[in-house]
Amino acid sequence: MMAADQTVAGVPPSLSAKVVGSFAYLTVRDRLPTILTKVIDTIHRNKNKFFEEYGEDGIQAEKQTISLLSKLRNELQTDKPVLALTDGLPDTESWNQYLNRQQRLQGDQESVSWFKSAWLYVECYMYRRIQEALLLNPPISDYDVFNEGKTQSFFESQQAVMALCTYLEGVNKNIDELSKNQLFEHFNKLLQVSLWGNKCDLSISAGQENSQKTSPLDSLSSLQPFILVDDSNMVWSTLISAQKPGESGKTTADRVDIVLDNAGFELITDLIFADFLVSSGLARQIHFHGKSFPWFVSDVTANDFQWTIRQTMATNHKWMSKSGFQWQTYLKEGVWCYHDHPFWTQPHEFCDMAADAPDLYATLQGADLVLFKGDLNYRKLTGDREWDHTVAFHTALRGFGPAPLCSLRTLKANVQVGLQLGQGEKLTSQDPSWMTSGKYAVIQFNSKSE
Ligand SMILES: O=P(O)(O)OC[C@@]1(O)O[C@H](CO)[C@@H](O)[C@@H]1O
Ligand SMILES: [Mn+2]
Repeated sequence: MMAADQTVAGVPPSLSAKVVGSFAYLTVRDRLPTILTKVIDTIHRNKNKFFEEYGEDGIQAEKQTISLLSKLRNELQTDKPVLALTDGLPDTESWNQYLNRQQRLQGDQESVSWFKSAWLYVECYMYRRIQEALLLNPPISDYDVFNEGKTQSFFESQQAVMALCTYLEGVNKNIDELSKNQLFEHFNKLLQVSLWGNKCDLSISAGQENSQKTSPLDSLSSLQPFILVDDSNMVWSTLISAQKPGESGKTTADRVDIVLDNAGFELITDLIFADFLVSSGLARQIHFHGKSFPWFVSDVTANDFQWTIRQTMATNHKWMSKSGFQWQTYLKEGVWCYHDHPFWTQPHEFCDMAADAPDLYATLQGADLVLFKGDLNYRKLTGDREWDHTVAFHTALRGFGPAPLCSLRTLKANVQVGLQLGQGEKLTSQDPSWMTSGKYAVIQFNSKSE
């Protein structure tokens, strides 16, 4: 299989910081160094904690890690060549092979560097280098440098979480009496709540808090016009047509996979949607896919997933606590499962998955529907390339299609396909930052690629 990074006829170039003034350029020049500086500050602020826990070793590790991260920041800011990884993790080889692919792609006349290579690659690479800096300095290797921002997003969104759990209780209380139309209405509402939960992402804000203050249910109708592609009906009919008689006599789809994005409020919206999919009988099982180490500031790790459910259980809000205990039961019973395959924290475009992570591709083929949350997943679905806006989503997927899939994404990067003729131009004239402000969103579906 041709690796996606080979220039293939008809496939546009990758977004890159080499385009001066582009969003990729501004991200690599401004936002990534800001994120790195916040990481260095966070580690420095926790110096005493490391000393209390690990004594002198903790101090030494703190100092070493900061010096590695400062070196990384200098490489980034002075456009030095991207370096091979040296931490000997299971995926180190795969990362270094990918670096070679990038070098072949660029030819020998110039090195693979931050402002010349694919934006997707160098941005993912930065987060893997942060992980390397920690891994090379036990005993602080398992310290999550983004933890404070993720927990803050959860705590600052409590009003919204309580409102959502109260709504879910109202739906679940008499779920068996609801008509199909009523179920469809709740499905749409909770799908859109999960969609807009994606606005709360800390890497776009370079770590500035952006939690959800009010109940998102109240703003759905005012947000509707900002959904540029709405394939909700296709999602619904995929679930309905996947219905099979289950042991309980109820007909349900077998399995929905949710490729998670951000922790904090967005994760709660995903858990609430997953709860509804099971309680309504639309799905029998939910498989969640998170990240195997801290990624893009706010992405979900196993620790975030477990912590969020424990926090929800521990609250003194009746319906929130009830939800938390229900979610813990789903996990215990295997109705919900959590995975974190290394592929999700590698730089690959998803059209590479079948070749580079056949085990994960096979796992996803077992789903009746795969939901991809967020902007980075959309960038990887479409290869983060300079597609015209009217190119079909199916075309941009370039053969990736383990199962029927749907992207639930707020736009935070300048790649968007599947629009109507003239729709992109109209948006640019009305609102020039429409592709990167997070104000607009898509619910974009693709049936299984044959
Ligand atoms: O995947 P998410 O959390 O919705 O967004 C990821 C993101 O914040 O990071 C990159 C910018 O640095 C963009 O892909 C996008 O803006
Ligand atoms: Mn994210």
